[in-house]
Amino acid sequence: MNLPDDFITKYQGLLGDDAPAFFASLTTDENTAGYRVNPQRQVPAKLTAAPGVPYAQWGYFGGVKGRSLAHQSGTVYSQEPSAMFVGATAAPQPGERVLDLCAAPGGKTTHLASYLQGRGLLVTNEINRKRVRVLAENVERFGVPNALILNDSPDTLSPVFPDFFDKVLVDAPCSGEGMFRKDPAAMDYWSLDYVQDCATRQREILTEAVKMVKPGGQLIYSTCTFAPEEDEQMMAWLVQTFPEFSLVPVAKSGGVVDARPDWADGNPDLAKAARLFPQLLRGEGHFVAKLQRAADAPAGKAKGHAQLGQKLSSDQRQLWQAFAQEVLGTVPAGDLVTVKDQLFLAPSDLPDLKHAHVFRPGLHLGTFKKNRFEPAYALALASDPQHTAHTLAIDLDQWQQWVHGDALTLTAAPAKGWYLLTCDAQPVGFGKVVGTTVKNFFPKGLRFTVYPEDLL
Ligand SMILES: C[S@@+](CC[C@H](N)C(=O)[O-])C[C@H]1O[C@@H](n2cnc3c(N)ncnc32)[C@H](O)[C@@H]1O
Repeated sequence: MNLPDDFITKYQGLLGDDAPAFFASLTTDENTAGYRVNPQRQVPAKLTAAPGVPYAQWGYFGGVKGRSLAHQSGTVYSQEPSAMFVGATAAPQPGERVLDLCAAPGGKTTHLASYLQGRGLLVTNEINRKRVRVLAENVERFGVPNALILNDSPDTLSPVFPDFFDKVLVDAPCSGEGMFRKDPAAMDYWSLDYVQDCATRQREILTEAVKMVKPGGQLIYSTCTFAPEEDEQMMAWLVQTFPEFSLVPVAKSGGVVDARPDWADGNPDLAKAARLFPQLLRGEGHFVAKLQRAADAPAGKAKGHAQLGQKLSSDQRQLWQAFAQEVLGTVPAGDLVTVKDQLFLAPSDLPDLKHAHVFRPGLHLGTFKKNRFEPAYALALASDPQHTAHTLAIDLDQWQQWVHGDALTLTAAPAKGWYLLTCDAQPVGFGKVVGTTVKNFFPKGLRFTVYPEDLL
């Protein structure tokens, strides 16, 4: 792999004696794959037997295949280990209001969701129309029950959520220098000018992000690039431009080091931010800073109340309640809304969202068909099999048929109706039992074939 000449000259100047080790780490083909386990699942022991990522709760080194049970059931999320440092730094408390402003494909969002444990609010936003679909798939697969998924630009959201969130994460679009090893194509569009373009965009995003942090709340800023223009210099600009914000120390361990004030304006507070260098730890590299907004900053108030859909008709309510009582064993609490024939469990206490583009108004519970209710895949993956009334355990051979879209044949006929299917104690979807047949409701767009090598 040939690093761009301008890149080499720049980092030779910045890193001096440390430059050769840095360049060498970028050009090895060392595998730094990682995954996080989902604390909402009964995680099989083999997944937690791998070496742990030192600074990331639920993080492990190693690869998990995309066509595996662990992946499909949302028991794991594959994530580059140094990226886990971002969620670990944000570490929201259950019950908090959290915004992930640049969220697709969802690595940090699912990590934030693990901290929230289903309590509080996770607004997860992605500006790109294609990428927001992937975000929604990953949020659903991970079984996140308390997310509102938006598809907006930061300047659309800031008037909707003024001074609203306890934590705002900006995992900024960046020049991606930390991706060079994993994705050498990232070098094709890299240039010194590109770094400046990214910095301009980051300032625009941050200008809106700061407006949504409540007094006393925190802003977490991260990039997967080494460029000081996008890292220390961006934070130096932020605290100068928005004096209500100050850098707070990021806890460092496992090879994570202080950021470099000398790469910006010399403000010693910049050392409170963190750098993850690939020559110092097992990971591709990241920059992470945490800023606190002054508790006594004047606050505005978000306007109005969200109307995320329509109220249920009494027939719809009855159908849903009958399903929930019989199959789930309980009727989940919360605000129910319908969008056309789709039923969602929506987060409460949201401001007026008529100027926002809501991609998912909450947890998708299912679809009203003529005189019946069909449960959603998202509800299955958000369900805890240990607290679900109707569960049906299938084996790994049957799971392969299931994700392929085939009906299953049972040896004995259980009572007719909907069941949460589980494989190795993980939820894998809802199936409808009629006689000895389980009708397949695995979403058509997600079906796949499992090959023998996927099971290794
Ligand atoms: C580094 S990626 C986010 C990765 C994600 N947080 C994760 O952990 O999976 C940055 C995201 O910012 C989005 N983005 C690009 N331009 C943006 C803008 N002007 N405002 C907000 N987001 C933007 C990109 O589409 C991209 O999905």
